[in-house]
Amino acid sequence: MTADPPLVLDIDGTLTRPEGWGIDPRVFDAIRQWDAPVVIATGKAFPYPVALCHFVGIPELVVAENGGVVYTGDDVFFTADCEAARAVATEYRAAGYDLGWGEEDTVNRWRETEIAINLEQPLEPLREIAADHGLEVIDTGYAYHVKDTDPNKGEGLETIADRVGIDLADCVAVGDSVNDVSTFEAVGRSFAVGNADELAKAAADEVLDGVHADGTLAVLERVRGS
Ligand SMILES: O=C(O)COP(=O)(O)O
Ligand SMILES: [Mg+2]
Repeated sequence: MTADPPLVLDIDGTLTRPEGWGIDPRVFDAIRQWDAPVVIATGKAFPYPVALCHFVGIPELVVAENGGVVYTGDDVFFTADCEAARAVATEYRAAGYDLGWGEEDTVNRWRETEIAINLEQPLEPLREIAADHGLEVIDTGYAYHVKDTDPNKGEGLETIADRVGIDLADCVAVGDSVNDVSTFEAVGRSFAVGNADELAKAAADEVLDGVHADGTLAVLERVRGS
């Protein structure tokens, strides 16, 4: 009898349907029935992964905003300051560009430590303005994120592991993009789904054949305890 390993799961590109958006419904039962902690580590704003845990029915262990917000189930940690990112957004708009999410912008509305910009918006001026403020821009394949260079998902995961008593060497992580590289470096076993970007593929222990949730569900089946 071996136990299920603790999991660290990215959302977009990893739990998504084969067409690339929306969570694959098979993921809900797979996560709910997992017999070990499951950490959701995402670039999305804090409420999104909390809601995912809530609706799946699992404890809320969350790294949000690429590590800017960390929730251990008991305490919330903010590891980045949103001021500089907000200043970048203001300058980008003043230069005639738009964040690209419409007037009410539910992508950034509850975001507390960084700013996300729609991939259809021009990248170069964004990079230039971000650099002026000492920030980086990362492309997750789902959005550009203007963020502090310091916090990342891997560090957020370390905070949770420390508080909850998870051994990172036992953890299995699955992800798809540059923002998962720090996660992959922190855990014992890392997997990039078949649709992952080159940086995630290079950092992972193994690149899966399956794309999106197909790849993730296949690897969960493989690593689960018996
Ligand atoms: O917010 C994004 O751009 C990507 O989100 P993810 O980290 O869950 O893939
Ligand atoms: Mg992703």
